[in-house]
Amino acid sequence: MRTKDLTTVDLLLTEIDWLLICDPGMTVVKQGAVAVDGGTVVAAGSQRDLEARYRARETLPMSGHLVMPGLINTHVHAAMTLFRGIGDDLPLKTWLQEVIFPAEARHADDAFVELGTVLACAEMILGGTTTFCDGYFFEEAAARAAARAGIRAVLGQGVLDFPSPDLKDPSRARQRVEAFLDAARSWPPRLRPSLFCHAPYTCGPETLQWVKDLCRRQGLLFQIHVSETQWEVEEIETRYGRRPVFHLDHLGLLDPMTLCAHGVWLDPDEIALLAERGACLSHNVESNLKLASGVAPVPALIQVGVPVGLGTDGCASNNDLDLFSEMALTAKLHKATANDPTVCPARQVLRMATLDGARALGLSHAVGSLEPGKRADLIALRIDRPHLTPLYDPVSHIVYAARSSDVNHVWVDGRRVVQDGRLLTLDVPQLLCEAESVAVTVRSCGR
Ligand SMILES: CSC[C@H]1O[C@@H](n2cnc3c(O)ncnc32)[C@H](O)[C@@H]1O
Ligand SMILES: [Zn+2]
Repeated sequence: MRTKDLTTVDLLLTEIDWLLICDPGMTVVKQGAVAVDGGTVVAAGSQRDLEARYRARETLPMSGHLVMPGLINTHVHAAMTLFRGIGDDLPLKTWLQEVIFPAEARHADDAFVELGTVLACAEMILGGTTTFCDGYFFEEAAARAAARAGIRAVLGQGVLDFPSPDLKDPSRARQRVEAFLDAARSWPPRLRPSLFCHAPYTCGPETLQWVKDLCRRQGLLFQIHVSETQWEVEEIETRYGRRPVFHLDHLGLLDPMTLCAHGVWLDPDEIALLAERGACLSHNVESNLKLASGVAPVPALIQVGVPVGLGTDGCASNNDLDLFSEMALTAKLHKATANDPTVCPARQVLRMATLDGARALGLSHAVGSLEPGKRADLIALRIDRPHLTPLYDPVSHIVYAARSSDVNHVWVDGRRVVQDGRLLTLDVPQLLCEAESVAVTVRSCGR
């Protein structure tokens, strides 16, 4: 084709050994290319085809790499990186009430949240996560952190009926939320506000309803921890006479913009109800195992069409933000639980970490696959390594063999944020020094 027939784009990634589009058909391309313009994917497909259609201001040969959409972490408390390892080997109720809530009351302030979230962003971006869905306090500070790091995020301001680190008087929750949503008006488009009611046992019916109403009016994602432990199910049944999902439904809370975190103790009727309402779920397998909360009925949820994404939860209950290990564990654990190796196949799990994760966050128009028109959030993994060679099936390798340390390059909105394994947006050594100095205070308080 003559030069004048070529369309000029900002960036052409070419000579890609394996390209995973992660579209609904989970298309895999050998010897692929991706064209990006204005931060958007213009085309992704075969190298021959794209080289015949596009010329680029910057062309990057990617031989030795697998390219795919950035991973999507559907449930994080990012700032808790600064609490990593302070409360291991405890059940959820003890962990939360005796260790985490007191530590948050002592240490979590605006500066703590910004620093902890920057640290989380560094870990996530370097490990191939380009979108995360957060829930914490001082979420304006989390937004500053995500803006500095160059990552995409849905940032959920926490709401509880008890005093919390950024709101000593819970009767002022509406004002707190309004101030947060006002601040969010000046955020860049890749950062979206959300509201996070902590759980049905820490938020009463009235709180749940006004927060969800506000989310509906403003088109925001409503987040909540649901049915994480057996204790929670018994507690909600005792208080309200219904299991947690029926309690939420009774209050009118369930729709496609409601994201339930955990869902470990769902019964078959609750699973059917979530599907009927179109509500979504974040599966946080490592956190559920570490806190011995149980195993969520993920195969049953997927079977009835509930969009299920993968989340790490916070660093005090995981203790990392690595979606590669979440994928591997999800694929393996449900096989063992079901006594059936065909359960949670690699393709389905990769979909959870990409396309279905985007759907769970209400972002399927923007991210989760490399379909034309979506934002150019891309990761490139080095595959010329002993643990990835030979490669018969790239999806198998991503789920069962690849590691977050294989991520070599990352783009968010078409902007390069990691090059040759080096984070371009943050000063990592400086960040580590700052984290160490906060840890001195945390240690001096006995935690
Ligand atoms: C408003 S959400 C932030 C709030 O939630 C706490 N948290 C972290 N992990 C969990 C979990 O697995 N279950 C319940 N609550 C959790 C976090 O420490 C913050 O206080
Ligand atoms: Zn959580």
